[in-house]
Amino acid sequence: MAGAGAGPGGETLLRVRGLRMRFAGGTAALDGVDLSVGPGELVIVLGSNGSGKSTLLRCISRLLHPTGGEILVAGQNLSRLEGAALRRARQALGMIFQHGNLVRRRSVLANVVSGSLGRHPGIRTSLGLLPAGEVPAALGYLREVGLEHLAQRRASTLSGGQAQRVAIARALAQRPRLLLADEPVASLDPEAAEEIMRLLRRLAKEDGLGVLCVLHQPELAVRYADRIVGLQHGRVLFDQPAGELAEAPIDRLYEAKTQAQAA
Ligand SMILES: Nc1ncnc2c1ncn2[C@@H]1O[C@H](COP(=O)(O)OP(=O)(O)OP(=O)(O)O)[C@@H](O)[C@H]1O
Repeated sequence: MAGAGAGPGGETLLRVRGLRMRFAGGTAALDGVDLSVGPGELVIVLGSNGSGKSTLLRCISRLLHPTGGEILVAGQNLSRLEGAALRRARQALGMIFQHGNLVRRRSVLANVVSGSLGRHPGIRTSLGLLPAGEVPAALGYLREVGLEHLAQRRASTLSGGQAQRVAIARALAQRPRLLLADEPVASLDPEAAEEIMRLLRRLAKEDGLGVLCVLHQPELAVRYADRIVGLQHGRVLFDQPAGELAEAPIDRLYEAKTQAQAA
């Protein structure tokens, strides 16, 4: 039987084992984290401020170098790679941040095409050149997020929800197998937040991507996740199917924080 994190064929896109991150000042932000994400799965990480959620995503994408443990992405051990081999392996990971991080003075289409640049290492981006052959595919990704009609708009004119959908299209242009989303709805109104969560879920269910998403909204997590991972003080407190998760374990994630704030 396929376990948590395994796709229908038993394939696991992301497997994290014993991940540790101790910062130079001595803070142990991650203290032996295990988790996995399979194709077609949306896994949401919850936890109070400082529990290690962003550090987890930054270690998985190797923006940070973890101090221990293993990160396997589509069978490749990212924790042991460096240089060009690491850059190639990271192509399988698409990143989505809290603020879309678009280049505001460029068009929506140019932003999306730029997501494909990792596959065109020879292109002189400093001259503003983009691979024209990627335009039809980029328009397809914009269609997928419902914004093809805004392709020629300047990115600076978009609403927060539109900018986040363009950022997702840009991540798709990289042709990833796994999306890592760090609080993708934090700065959006409730309706735009629902739209982004629906989109992430559709990309998992219809396109078979694995999605690992950090959220601060337990109610969204319960409604959209396949599994919810609760992180506390850099450790996994629970990892359960969303439909089987009672309120108590979620409340416990935020309890220590509430008590500390009240004291
Ligand atoms: N570059 C750094 N240097 C030292 N300590 C850090 C660094 N980045 C994060 N930390 C510490 O690691 C711990 C985890 O931080 P992290 O940002 O991963 O938490 P988080 O769960 O994402 O929090 P939030 O919900 O507020 O975004 C915190 O104690 C934080 O102060």
